Amino acid sequence: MDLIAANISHRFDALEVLHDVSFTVGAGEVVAVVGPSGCGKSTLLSILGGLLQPSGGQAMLRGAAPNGSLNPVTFVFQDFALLPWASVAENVAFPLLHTSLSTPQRAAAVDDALHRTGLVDFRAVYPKQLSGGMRQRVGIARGLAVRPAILLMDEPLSALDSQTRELLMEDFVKLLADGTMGVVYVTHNLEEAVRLADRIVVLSRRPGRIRKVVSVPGARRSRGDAAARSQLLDLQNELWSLIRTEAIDAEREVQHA
Ligand SMILES: Nc1ncnc2c1ncn2[C@@H]1O[C@H](COP(=O)(O)OP(=O)(O)OP(=O)(O)O)[C@@H](O)[C@H]1O
Repeated sequence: MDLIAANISHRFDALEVLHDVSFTVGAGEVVAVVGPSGCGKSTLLSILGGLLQPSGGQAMLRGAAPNGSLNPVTFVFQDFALLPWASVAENVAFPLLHTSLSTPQRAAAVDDALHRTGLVDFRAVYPKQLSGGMRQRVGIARGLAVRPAILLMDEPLSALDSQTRELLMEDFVKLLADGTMGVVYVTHNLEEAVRLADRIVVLSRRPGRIRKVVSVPGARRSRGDAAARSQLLDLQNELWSLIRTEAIDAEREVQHA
């Protein structure tokens, strides 16, 4: 199943936030969205997920959802958004509660998501007993439990320290290896973008418009290798030079707001 952003524009009253943004995410593709603060990245994700109706253009799905998909488009949030009173397994089961799944089917879907995220041994644990990295694994497991065709990720690693981020990036690479799920990955972090994405959509300062779409070379699984890292660093620097001036302007604007 493909997700298509078709000429999406949006304004909040007089504030124009997005202008004519178009791209497609195919099955198994990861598209990162980067750009200066306030350029409309989260707004775009809300539109792609159907939470917000755009002022212009539309978000569309094309093709059939994968077998057993209960929610073709699913979010993973920066702050994990876990239920503190529920165990890991109950958190992962939560989006399955009001579906047509029988109890055994639900248990199997939870088990599968826990396996894929390395959480089997933590199923009875509560979020407050977990590190930030493990909490975000629960957030991802909950997203996977509904078998999405498209995962929308809003700064999923930004609340984590750099070592944990590195480990979760490695986990993502493994998760994405089966090549069926498309991902839109919003991030401020250009290192994450070049490590994980097939393509990077660079937005301008608000109103966000597409400045450039960059293809990332090399297989995702080998991008952590020393040789690939230096090549990716060049790309990261190229991206940074593209957004640096606008990022500084956006930062000043935020401080004066
Ligand atoms: N519900 C809303 N009503 C009015 N203005 C909004 C609303 N949501 C976002 N905005 C404004 O729209 C602009 C874009 O916000 P958005 O959160 O999409 O940007 P962003 O690129 O994700 O920002 P950041 O990089 O800082 O997370 C900002 O100026 C924000 O203040």
